[in-house]
Amino acid sequence: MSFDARFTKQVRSDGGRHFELDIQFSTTKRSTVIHGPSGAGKSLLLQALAGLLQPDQGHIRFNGATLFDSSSQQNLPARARQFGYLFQDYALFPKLTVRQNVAFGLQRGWLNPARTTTDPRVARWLDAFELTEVAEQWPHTLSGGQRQRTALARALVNEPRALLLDEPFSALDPALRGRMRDELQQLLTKLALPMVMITHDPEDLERFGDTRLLVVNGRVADSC
Ligand SMILES: Nc1ncnc2c1ncn2[C@@H]1O[C@H](COP(=O)(O)OP(=O)(O)OP(=O)(O)O)[C@@H](O)[C@H]1O
Repeated sequence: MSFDARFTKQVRSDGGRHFELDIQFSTTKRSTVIHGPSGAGKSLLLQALAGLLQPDQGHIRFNGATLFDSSSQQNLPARARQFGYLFQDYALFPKLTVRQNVAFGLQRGWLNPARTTTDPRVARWLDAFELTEVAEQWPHTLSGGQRQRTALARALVNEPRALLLDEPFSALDPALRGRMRDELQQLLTKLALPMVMITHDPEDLERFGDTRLLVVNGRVADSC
């Protein structure tokens, strides 16, 4: 995997406060960890890579292809980037069953997937993450680990080119966090899937940080 990013973005919060992201990094490693203090701009950086936040100026390239370039006015929409994105709180749809949540990863339009969807790709990931038994349940009836696996299954079902994970283990208790970390590592190796992960956990940094980006105050303060 290679990412090459150099961009700026000003955001204004509801209170009228400005925050400036001024990012510069490149990596050719398969796995990158973003870390740094709270409020430093880590999530905004990941959203920009995903196509969920449009920079003001600069460029973002993935494997040599342009995702965003202000000088040529290119901005590949999020879906066309083909990344699997896991939000900090998993962002499962509360009124959709586990099966529908996973199937949502395949949707092109806004219609909800049918509760009875039999798409083999959905079945495959439900099975891989041991979710088949809870497939007809709603997210609020799941354990933290099951919720996290549902969100990962939804991110993976469309065969993404890379996974972008925003603090994937933060909602889990320590024992489960350890297990899910092992599962993720095995999965990434098995699928040879590139990944960018935000974390506050030194263990994740150690395990997944082939490239480590320290983000402080909207900037990459250190990368190695
Ligand atoms: N959509 C938004 N609109 C305006 N301001 C935002 C938006 N999202 C984040 N911010 C602000 O930008 C700054 C960086 O936020 P961001 O969520 O990227 O931090 P973070 O490093 O991911 O923090 P944490 O580790 O606590 O999740 C913060 O000051 C935040 O209030």
